[in-house]
Parts: sequence; C-alpha cells; structure tokens
Amino acid sequence: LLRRRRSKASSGGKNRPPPSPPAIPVIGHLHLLQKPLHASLARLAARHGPVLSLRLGSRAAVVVSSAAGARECFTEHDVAFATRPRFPALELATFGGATLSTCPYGPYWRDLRRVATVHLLSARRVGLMTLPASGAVAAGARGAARRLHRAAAAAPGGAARVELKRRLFDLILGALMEAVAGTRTSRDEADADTSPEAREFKETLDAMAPLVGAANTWDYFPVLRWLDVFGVKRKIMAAVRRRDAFLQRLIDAERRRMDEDECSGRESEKESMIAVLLSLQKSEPEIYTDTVIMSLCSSMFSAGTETTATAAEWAMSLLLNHPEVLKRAQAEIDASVGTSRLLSAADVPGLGYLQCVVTEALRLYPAVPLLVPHESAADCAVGGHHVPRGTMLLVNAYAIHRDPAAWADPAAFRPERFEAGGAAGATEAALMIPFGMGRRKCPGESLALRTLGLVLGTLIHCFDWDTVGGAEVDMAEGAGGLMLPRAAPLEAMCRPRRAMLGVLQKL
Ligand code: HEM
Repeated sequence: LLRRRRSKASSGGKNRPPPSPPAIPVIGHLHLLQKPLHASLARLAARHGPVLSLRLGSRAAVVVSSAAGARECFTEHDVAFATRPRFPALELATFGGATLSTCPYGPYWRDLRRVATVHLLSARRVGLMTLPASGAVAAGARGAARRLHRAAAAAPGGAARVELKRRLFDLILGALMEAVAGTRTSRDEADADTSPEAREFKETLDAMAPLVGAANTWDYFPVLRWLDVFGVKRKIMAAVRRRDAFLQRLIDAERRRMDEDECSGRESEKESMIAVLLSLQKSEPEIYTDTVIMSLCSSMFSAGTETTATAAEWAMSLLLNHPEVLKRAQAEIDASVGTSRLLSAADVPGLGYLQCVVTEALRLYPAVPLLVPHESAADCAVGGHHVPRGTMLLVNAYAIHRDPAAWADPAAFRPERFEAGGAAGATEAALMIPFGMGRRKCPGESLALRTLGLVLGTLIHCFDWDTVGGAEVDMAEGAGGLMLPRAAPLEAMCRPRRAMLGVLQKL
C-alpha cells in the first residue's frame, strides 16, 4: 500500500482515476443516466468535474466535457483514442463492426478512410453533387422547392402546412441515394423527394433501428446476449439480410450498367459512388469485395442522412423562432443572388451570414452530441487523470458548445457571434466540434456544410416561413441514441415569396 501511495505521489496524481459518483454493484452508474444522455452526462460533469469516470454495466467509460479535455484527447492522445468500442448489438447491423464508422483503428480503417476521402467525399466529388444544377443535392433542393410551391398553391390561403422533418430527411436521403447508386431516373419519374430505392432502403433502416436499440442492453450486460429471450437477434438478422439484398441489387445494377457502357463505348457522364468502387474492384478485387462496397455505401447512408437532416431541422426551428435572423438571411441572399434565379451552391461561400446561421445552429444543436464513442487502445492521462486501455471515451460536444466559461450568453441563438470569421464573446477556450476532431473526424463535413447551405438557402430564398398557429416552436429535445433529434417533428407554414414566383413557376 505504501509503495502504491508513494508511486502515486511521485507521478503527480497521473495514476489517479478520474472522479466518479458512487456506483451500484453490477449496474455501476447506469441508474444515473437518463435520456437525453448528453444532458444527464452534463449534470454529472457539473457535479464531479469535466473528466469523470463511469462504469456502465461491465464497461468502463470516461466522459470529457471541457474543451481543454477534448483537445487533449484528440491531439496528444489522438492515436490512443482512435479506435472504437465494440458493441455486439451494433456489430450485427454493421457487417460485424466493419463499416468505416465502427471498425477498429488500423490498416483496414486506413484503407476505408482513404477511399472515402479520396474517392467518395473529395472536394471534386462534393462539387459534382452540389455545384451543377444536375448534381444530386442541387437537383434535390430544386425538386423540393418545386413540390413545396405546388403544395402551397393547392393549399387554402396559399400557405401549406408542411412536415419539414420528413421532407428534409427524404430530400437528403434521395440526394445521397442518387450520389451513391445513380438512382436519378427513378426519382425523376416519381417526382418525389425520394426515389423508390431510397424509400425501400429507409424501410429497412426503420425496421432495424428499434431492434438494435432494444438489443443495446447486451452491450452492458453480455449475459443477456446469450439468452436472447425475445429473439431480438433473429429479428435483427432478418432485417440485415433484407438490407444487404437491397444493397447487392444496387451494386449489380451499376455493374450491369457499367458493362453495357463499356460494350457500347459510351462515356458515363456522372459516376456514382458504387461505380467508383466497382472500378477500384477491377484493379484490387481482393480488397474491394462486394461486402466492402456494401459496407461503405451503408456508412454513407447511415452517417450522412439522419445527421444532415437533423441539423437542417434544428436550424429551421431556430429560424422560425427568430424571424429577425430569417429576414436578415433572406435579405443577404436577395442582395447577392437576386430574385430572378435560384440560389446555387456556388453562391453559398459568398453568403457569410447564412453560413453563420448554420454554424450557430450546429453549436447549439450538434446532431451527434456525444460524438461517436471512442476507445483507448493504450493507457494515457487526461486532465491529469489515469485512463486505462480499453476505456470507452464519450466527449460531450453539446456541453462544450454551451460552456458559459467559453461562450457569452451560451444558450442564445446569435449567428452574429461567428461574423468576421471569429466567435465574438467567446474565449480562447471555446471549441466547436460538431464534426468531431482528430483522425476519426467526420469525413463528410464539407458535403454536409454545402448541403446545409444550399438546402436552407433555397428554402429561405424561395419561401416565407411561419410557425403553425403563430405559436413558438417547442425546442424540446428527444431521446435518440447517438443522435439529437427534436422531441416533436418540425412542422411549419410555407408560403412562396411573391418576388420568387416567376422562378418557382418555371421549376
Ligand atoms: C451535419 C451533418 C453531420 C454531422 C453533424 C456529422 C458528425 C459526425 C461526427 C460527430 C462523427 C464522429 C467523429 C468522432 O468519431 O469523434 C462523424 C463521423 C463520420 N461521419 Fe459524419 N456528420 C455529418 C454528416 C456526414 C455525411 C454527409 C457523411 C457522408 C456522406 C458522414 C460520414 C461520416 C463517417 C463515415 C464517419 C465515421 C468516420 C470514422 O470513424 O473514421 N457524415 N460524423
């Protein structure tokens, strides 16, 4: 004991574990956690400090809720924290934990990450999706404006009550489905926000999500996995088979199309992500198997759709409750783009205030509030506390973005704080990490920001928006696993702007 105490003293406290609330046998600290999880963890951090340790059933976790702690984890210890914890329930739905977001750090992750950043989400590819009018996101935003205009024209008084959550989700899933699998034709035929393919895929995800959620308890109490009393595993496997069959059909269709193009010597005008991956498969078939292609496509949908749609929905909620901000963003677009054409992605970099709106919305409501869990692959020290190998790391971006020591009036929606490139009223300690930080940072950030700018800009430019019945939008947060959903789906009243009628009628 004496030896241990002496070595602790000589290490300057670095061997001390982070502070921890009293735990209960077997369940550890699980009883202290309520939904939404980020709020519960912020309350514990206020009581026990910005670096605290928890035991979640059989799993050890450390929760970091300060900018300084997050910086330390993702700079000094970035490699140590670059791997992911294994969640048996999630593994069933993610190709055995082999998707880009879930796989352990190592050569396999590096390969997938390189393909994603160099081939699928590169600046060139994001440009192709957003810049030309035929790009998947640009066409999606235009189609949504056309359909909203029609809905308003058919509504009494010329203003339609629209469920923005569904429309935003469909728009973004439709655009991603087109970018991944080249499904434009089928979407155009249906003139809907999504193609039939996107709808079918969504059905498979909807079937899987609650099952994986229900099986989450396995991750903390492994014994439950072996019992599988309610047959959850069997049901997850059935949903997984349906999803994989669907993804395989998309791959086969692209393969057939590419073969036909090759035979006829036709140049394909726009390559889908699957086509890019199939070209890589030709040169390195042992690496780019159909399963790897499926897992990459699945990563794009699961990591890119709900996140971007949720961020857009929160941004619209904030704008509806702050009509003065909405008017200012609209005036900026009118002054820069005019009212004789639609906004394009090329206009977005010149719309400084609109970008501040997006940033401020991501600060207040980061779509992934605790980032994606990391795990330490080696012992390290965070905030002077010892974190052993194999500890799950949760970084509370939500709490960091609202830290009163770092941000002036942190709960207020004030896009101006980001004007002139800075964060006015924020101290050196302020840190924005809606997309994470370090080597596992989101590779879809630039696609997400372009999409948000283009979609929100189009909605603001073409329509006047109002809350339903003039009541304030309720900003209550729902419980959403890793995500930060609204408690109630956002609905709003949408009326085409008189100045934009000429443009809308031609869509
Ligand atoms: C507003 C929209 C988005 C937000 C807020 C967001 C946020 C995040 C966050 C917080 C992470 C985890 C970072 C970490 O591990 O610490 C992440 C990872 C990831 N994101 Fe995004 N994301 C968005 C959009 C997208 C899009 C559009 C795509 C692709 C189409 C995408 C693909 C991914 C992938 C593949 C990962 C896993 C990266 C890895 O583990 O190496 N995300 N994202």
